[in-house]
Amino acid sequence: MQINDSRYAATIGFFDGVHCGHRYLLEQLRVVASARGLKTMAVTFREHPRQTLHNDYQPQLLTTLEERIDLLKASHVDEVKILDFTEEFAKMTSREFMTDILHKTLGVDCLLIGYDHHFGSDTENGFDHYLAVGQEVGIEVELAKPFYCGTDNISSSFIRRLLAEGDVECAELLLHRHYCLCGTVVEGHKVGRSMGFPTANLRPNDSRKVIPQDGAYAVDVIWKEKTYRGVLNIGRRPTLANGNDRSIEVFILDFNADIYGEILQVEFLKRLRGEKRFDSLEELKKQIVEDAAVAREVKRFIY
Ligand SMILES: Cc1cc2nc3c(=O)[nH]c(=O)nc-3n(C[C@H](O)[C@H](O)[C@H](O)COP(=O)(O)O)c2cc1C
Ligand SMILES: Nc1ncnc2c1ncn2[C@@H]1O[C@H](COP(=O)(O)OP(=O)(O)O)[C@@H](O)[C@H]1O
Repeated sequence: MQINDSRYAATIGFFDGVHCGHRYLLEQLRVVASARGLKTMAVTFREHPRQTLHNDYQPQLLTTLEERIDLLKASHVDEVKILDFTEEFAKMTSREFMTDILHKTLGVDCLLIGYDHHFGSDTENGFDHYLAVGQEVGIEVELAKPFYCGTDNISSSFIRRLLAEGDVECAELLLHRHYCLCGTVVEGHKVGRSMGFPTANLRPNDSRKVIPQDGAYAVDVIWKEKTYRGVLNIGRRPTLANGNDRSIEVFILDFNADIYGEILQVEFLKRLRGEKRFDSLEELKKQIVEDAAVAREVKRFIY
């Protein structure tokens, strides 16, 4: 049974990050749809398909499901359809998927396929097969153009690698927004306050999100809809030698409140330096003062 009376031009993908390449695909979808008088639909999955296909695959993600949905909706897609990529679902052939799910259930009359996208259990088939099946079932199939940046085509895994190298500025360019982490403020080792730099220790709300490379970063901190500048450290605090756990801690500038248990969003603006072992606490404190002074001056781009 069809979900509603509308007919759609759709595109399929996991869309992790909803980066420039995805946005370019969605722009092409709008063009294809309006030429045919159709609405637009992004078909995506709750879990990463590779996680269902390979049980031991733990994806590191650029976006949580909620972030992904919000970003897709903000990209002017009329309908975002979330499918559960179950083991049963994974057994479906591309023909079954196109006929039963896309055409009959979701009302898809036109399918725009990403330049390298494959779907269905018949992984040996590609665009020509989808085109032939489309002609049989009444779906017009179109091939999308890729989005290039220099010679690299932009992908979620490329952006994950940039973050793993700490290059939050390049990731920002390709995401067209600042990379962000949302987390709850938890108790730390209570050393920060005594150093004159209380740091809110963040536990990410979704443990699958990519954590940028260890080091100090200039960030914006959003708490209760207000934005504060901050300096954030990711690492194992070698100077204090108080455990080998990897912490994410932020000293919020011009701020003084008890925020244990609160939810903060941090947006990464600039990597300042790598984490170091200092010979004394005094040297670490001096460095954090310098980090804070640099962070204060970092200009933020408004998207
Ligand atoms: C901007 C910033 C940079 C930091 N850089 C380092 C560093 O290079 N090396 C290090 O050992 N600790 C570094 N720290 C971590 C401090 O050691 C940390 O804030 C301290 O352990 C307090 O932790 P607590 O909140 O758990 O008490 C940094 C902290 C901040 C806020
Ligand atoms: N400017 C600030 N930046 C970050 N946290 C602050 C700030 N001012 C007060 N706080 C509070 O201080 C706590 C951090 O103090 P700290 O001594 O580093 O303890 P902990 O080790 O538990 O993080 C934060 O969780 C927050 O509640």
